[in-house]
Amino acid sequence: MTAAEPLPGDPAAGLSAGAKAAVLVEALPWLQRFAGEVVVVKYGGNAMTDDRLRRAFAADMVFLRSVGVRPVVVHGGGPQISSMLDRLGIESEFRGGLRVTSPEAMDVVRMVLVGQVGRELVGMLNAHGPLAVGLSGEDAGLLRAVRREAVVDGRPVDVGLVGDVVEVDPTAVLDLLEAGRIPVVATVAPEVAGTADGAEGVVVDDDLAAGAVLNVNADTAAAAIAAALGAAKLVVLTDVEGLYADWPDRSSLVRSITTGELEGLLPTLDAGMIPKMEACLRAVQSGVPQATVLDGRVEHAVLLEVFTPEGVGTQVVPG
Ligand SMILES: Nc1ncnc2c1ncn2[C@@H]1O[C@H](COP(=O)(O)OP(=O)(O)O)[C@@H](O)[C@H]1O
Ligand SMILES: CC(=O)N[C@@H](CCC(=O)OP(=O)(O)O)C(=O)O
Repeated sequence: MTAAEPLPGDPAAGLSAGAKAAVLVEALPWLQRFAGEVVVVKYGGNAMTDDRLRRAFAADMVFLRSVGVRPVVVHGGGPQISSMLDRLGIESEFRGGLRVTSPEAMDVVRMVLVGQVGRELVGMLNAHGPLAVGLSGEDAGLLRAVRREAVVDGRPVDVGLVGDVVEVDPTAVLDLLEAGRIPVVATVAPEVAGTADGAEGVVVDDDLAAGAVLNVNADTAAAAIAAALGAAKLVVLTDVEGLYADWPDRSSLVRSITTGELEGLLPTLDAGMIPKMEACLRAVQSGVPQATVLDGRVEHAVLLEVFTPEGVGTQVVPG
């Protein structure tokens, strides 16, 4: 008689049978809660630098889809864009968390997000079967954006070809979900002429379509897509445990915060966290029941967040 060998690469190899069963049983209410629901996962460029973590991320997305959740991946690629700009000798800087984007830099942003980062993610997901389909905000009218300014020290600053999503046509994404695919979205968007108009929001003038393609921060785009899809959850993966109320004081990690509290905290935040927390705020204010910022350096962080009662990271909820 021979003892059963653990499966090669079995991450639960050290657990007893009882502990394994307990983990599965604990997941049951969450499996039921999210079955059939759309979960938008924003995958930040800083969270995708390690090959093992990227593979774990791809496995998590396939896991979600296999248990009947409908994941939509919206990816960034800031560090990858910076590295390509460097190689090409094109300078870039960030203001208010947004990349100042010249027409020359925009060509590189589009090439890296759509042609490199998106392709690699699709490839990793498709190692599990023919599941992922990549698309950009330019495809089938998915995104439309108007130019936006960064705000630095309370003042508006021109950041060039940077956009803010004002319209999402989720038809293409819904078609893919319906067909059982995992949509992987790169966040460049065609520009439409429009103006921010106070309480009225943004007024889009269809007759004045401007023709440029804009660089949209991926956190911001993910929030708009989550809202348009009526997602049950927005998950934002980054390279830090979550939001720190008093960065970089590690004891100030926030586990849960209401939209009202977050509005108060936003003006005190540093660059990288501003678009991220604004995105969570916008998503929840637009009807997404919860948005969570997660540490993408933790293997299988998304599964832990979605399928365990504790959750991890910082959760933004209405209130
Ligand atoms: N209050 C804060 N809480 C957490 N992280 C913060 C805060 N303020 C600034 N940061 C920085 O923001 C970074 C995350 O933003 P960013 O680098 O744009 O990530 P990503 O590429 O995942 O979008 C963190 O690594 C951290 O250095
Ligand atoms: C306007 C703006 O800043 N766009 C971002 C788009 C990519 C992105 O958001 O990537 P991460 O999620 O990895 O930060 C940029 O050019 O870096």
